[in-house]
Amino acid sequence: MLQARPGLVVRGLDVTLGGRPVLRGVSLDVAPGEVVALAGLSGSGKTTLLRAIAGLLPAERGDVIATARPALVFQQHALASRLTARDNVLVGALGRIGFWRAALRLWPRAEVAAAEACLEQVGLVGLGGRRGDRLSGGQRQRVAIARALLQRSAVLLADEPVASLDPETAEGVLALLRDLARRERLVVLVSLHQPDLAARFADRLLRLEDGCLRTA
Ligand SMILES: Nc1ncnc2c1ncn2[C@@H]1O[C@H](COP(=O)(O)OP(=O)(O)OP(=O)(O)O)[C@@H](O)[C@H]1O
Repeated sequence: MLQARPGLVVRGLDVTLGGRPVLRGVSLDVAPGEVVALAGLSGSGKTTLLRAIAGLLPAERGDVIATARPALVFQQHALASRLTARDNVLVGALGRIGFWRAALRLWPRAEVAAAEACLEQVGLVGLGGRRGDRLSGGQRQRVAIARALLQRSAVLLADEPVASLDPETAEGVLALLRDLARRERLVVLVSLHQPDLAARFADRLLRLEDGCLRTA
């Protein structure tokens, strides 16, 4: 039996999709305040690993122990284009206020204030009222991070959060994730295609090869 300890611990994770093993015996540890980058060729299993850690995919075998239910920043932001940045962030509070109140946008005042605070944390003061489809790619990515922050999880997973961004904006988003990890003592596990960015912004780099994890 694994003991709960601060941060994120994954042991011997096997995931099979469509009858094919996609992750094989993956084990890793991420400490609070640490940023770990996950690299690997397309199809090596990065998204599958993040989704399995987040509990969105069942594992055949293995354990995931985290100090909190992980919040996942999805690939391609997954924002609602017709909702404002603020309402997109408020989706992060769904677990606390329930689906129907959220669907009717009956957000408690405290949650609206918290959403504004999260927007401020990601450098989007004053943009809360702007619709998702009127934000730039970098701004949308920041909204997606703010939404994950509003979940108030100590474990933040991000799936290629800078894939569609220009180099300068990508650096800004990764610097933000690193600062949040340090300031809030968050566990941050982020999949990245760019080794240069991983080397600059992550404390450690792990590489997935064919569903198996190697220390890069
Ligand atoms: N629902 C599914 N059913 C069957 N196979 C799947 C499913 N989802 C993903 N796969 C397969 O699992 C493998 C890993 O996919 P995954 O999306 O985790 O890779 P990735 O490393 O994130 O790739 P990319 O860098 O292109 O996003 C791939 O071979 C993919 O085809």
